[in-house]
Amino acid sequence: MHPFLLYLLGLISLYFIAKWLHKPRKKLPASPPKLPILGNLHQLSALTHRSLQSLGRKYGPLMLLHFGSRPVIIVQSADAATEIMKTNDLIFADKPGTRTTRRLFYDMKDISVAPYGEYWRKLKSVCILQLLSSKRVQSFNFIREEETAVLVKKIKSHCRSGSPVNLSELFTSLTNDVICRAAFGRKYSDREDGKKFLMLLMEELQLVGSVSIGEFIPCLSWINRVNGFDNRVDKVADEVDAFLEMVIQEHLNEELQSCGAADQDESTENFVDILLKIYKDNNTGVSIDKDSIKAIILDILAGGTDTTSAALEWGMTELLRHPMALKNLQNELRGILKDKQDITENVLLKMNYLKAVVKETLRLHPPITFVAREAREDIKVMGYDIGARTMVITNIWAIGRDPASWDEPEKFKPERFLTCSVDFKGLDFQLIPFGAGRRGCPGTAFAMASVELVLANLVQKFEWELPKGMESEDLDMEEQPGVTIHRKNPLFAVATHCYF
Ligand code: HEM
Repeated sequence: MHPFLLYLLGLISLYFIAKWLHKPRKKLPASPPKLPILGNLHQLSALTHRSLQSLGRKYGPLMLLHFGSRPVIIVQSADAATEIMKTNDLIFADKPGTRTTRRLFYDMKDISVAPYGEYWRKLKSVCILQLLSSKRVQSFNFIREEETAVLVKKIKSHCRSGSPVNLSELFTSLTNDVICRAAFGRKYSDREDGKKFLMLLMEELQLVGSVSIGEFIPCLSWINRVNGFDNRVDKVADEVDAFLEMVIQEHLNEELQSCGAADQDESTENFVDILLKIYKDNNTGVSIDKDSIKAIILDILAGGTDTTSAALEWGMTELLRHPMALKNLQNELRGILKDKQDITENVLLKMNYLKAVVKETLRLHPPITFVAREAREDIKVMGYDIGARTMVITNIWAIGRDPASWDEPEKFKPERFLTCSVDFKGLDFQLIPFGAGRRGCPGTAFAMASVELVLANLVQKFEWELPKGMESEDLDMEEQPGVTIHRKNPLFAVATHCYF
């Protein structure tokens, strides 16, 4: 080679080496050692919130993991969550999509997994203003009251015989019936197809919660085809779709039959009626098709049923484990209600101890233990560099038990909320069972109305004990892995005395 060319080549190489050496290094959060291909996946157990908490104790409240080759930031303190869900909420407003969520939620036409954008903004406002506004939640009062009365009647029959009641089962059927009546205008638990649909819904949640290796390690995506996972997802998606199509068709047929009759009273409309109105009416500025209706209904059923029953299950579990708290709640209820039996919404407003019990339950047992977001662009968080499309997981469960925010964090002490104003509305980041920011839960009021009413009725109307020979400290607290964390074993209790 000509010496001049050699000289030029040397100069160019030196230039690039110098540029590389001076390139600003990215500052990344601390990270546990990882394995090739798997990254840190092998360090996660089925109870992911617990594994993340113990890793966080060593690597800090903002740490970097790798799920396969995918970088994932883990957020486990109130300060770090504030940066994600408040300071930089818009940048973290996207949800990471997977093949499973795309297939199950109509190519992400729903609210909870849809990417941030015009479509999602419009659906979320429909959800907040029309489906789950406080006026609408109040209009479903009669449904909650009727279904709570059914539950109380079932418990009364057990009370007479002294047999233990499976409270977990009763809570699941109550929350299913309440949501189905609000969403569809009727219960489906008494129909064979309805029962099958509820089983499908549970399977759907299980699939969404499964860590499918192929999502994080693309070269292993064939495993999901070979082990039947993809087929299961397709089958559940098709069967759920067939049921929702049938429900929508029933509503359209009813409308045809009542042709000419006056418009339905707005205060008794159900979610399908409201969404069908938007679907047919082009003046609302929101254009939705039938798949969007199905996806939204599915979101509400999947997001609202299991979570609410888990909150009830953990609430009663903690009360049975803490007889003093149960007694305090009973005294509050009986003191305010005197001899009255009916627990109305106005009466519930005065129940400070009840509200404290619910907050303490959701602090220790948030039904959804962590939420995932995705960075829409490069950003600095707490001085660390986070690249666009990085997944961010906020561990709601660990934040609720963080000793930096809570005194004696592992103890069930409702009294702590009697003297502090911390609430779960998304403004106090040490308590975020419903998430926060743009992607926060729109169903908080709907869920709380059921949780408070049911707990108040059970505690006011009955005296409770654990099944024979069991002491409160014997009650196991094992968790069942899943998107929503329930008790591993159903909660059985005995209603020993009935006051009506
Ligand atoms: C105790 C009961 C409930 C709990 C603990 C709960 C919790 C949550 C959480 C943690 C999120 C994610 C928030 C985030 O990413 O920041 C969420 C989202 C959502 N929830 Fe709930 N939820 C409950 C009840 C309900 C109910 C009753 C409904 C509807 C009737 C509902 C509908 C939704 C929807 C549609 C979303 C998606 C919001 C979005 O992506 O913008 N939830 N919920």
